Amino acid sequence: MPTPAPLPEPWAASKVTVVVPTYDEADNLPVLVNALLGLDLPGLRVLVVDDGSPDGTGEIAEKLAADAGGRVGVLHRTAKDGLGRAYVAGMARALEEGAEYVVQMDADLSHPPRYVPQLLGTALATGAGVVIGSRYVAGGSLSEEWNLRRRVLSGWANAYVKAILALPVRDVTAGFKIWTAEALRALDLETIGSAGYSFQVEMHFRAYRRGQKMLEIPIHFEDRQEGDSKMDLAVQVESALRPFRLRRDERGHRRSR
Ligand SMILES: Nc1nc2c(ncn2[C@@H]2O[C@H](COP(=O)(O)OP(=O)(O)O[C@H]3O[C@H](CO)[C@@H](O)[C@H](O)[C@@H]3O)[C@@H](O)[C@H]2O)c(=O)[nH]1
Repeated sequence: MPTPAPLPEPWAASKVTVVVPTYDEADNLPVLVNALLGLDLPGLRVLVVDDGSPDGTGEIAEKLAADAGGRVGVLHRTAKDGLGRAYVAGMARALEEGAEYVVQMDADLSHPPRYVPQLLGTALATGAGVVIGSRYVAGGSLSEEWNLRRRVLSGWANAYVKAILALPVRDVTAGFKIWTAEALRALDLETIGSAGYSFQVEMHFRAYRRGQKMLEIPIHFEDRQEGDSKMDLAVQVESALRPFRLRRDERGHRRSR
């Protein structure tokens, strides 16, 4: 496992777009955006992908954009359509707008912004296509507020996916990572099938199968303080089935060659 690398000076201006999907994150979004803009990364932009949040997150994002002089953008979608689809739309927009690196992170502050320079520094130093902020490599940790049930469920979900897909990633459901633009373009985002949280697993699976260099660095995963998780039954069912679908599709693809 690589030690998180410091950011080499000329690279501080790398064009980095942080894509943040939001649904009802009115209390969290301003804190997150201000923390990201406060990092010593002048080339960093934030792109909020809001699915018509009833709590006014989209309007708050517009206000943040107006105050940020071009460093914050907002992509409005009409209805709640899933974390995976929000990321696909946001990543495609970031690439169109010339991002060299794309960070994905939750709006709820469970992914601490202080790790963004480490993710970028590691990507730059190693040439990895994706660097994952990992809870399950040495040095990584979970919020002390997570009870035993959540720890067991999270650990079980990771073990379940790896048993089906044999991925060499410790935190295979992780949602905090940085991609190079080149790596993302090679993944054919428009054909990603996951609507919800299984997006994370599908992206890891695709990156691995296409031979991309993948690294993990340790993070401390915080518990959300405001608002609620959007994990519902549909998300859980898709997450349980998606690994089998990925394996089946891969076998079908191999047979047809
Ligand atoms: N635009 C949009 N955003 C969404 C949607 N569903 C969720 N989000 C946003 O996606 C982020 C993560 O959603 P949470 O509901 O807070 O996720 P979680 O339960 O904490 O799970 C997260 O961590 C897991 C790892 O433990 C990840 O596996 C998972 O993908 C996610 O990142 C938040 O910013 C939330 O507002 C949606 O349908 N549309």
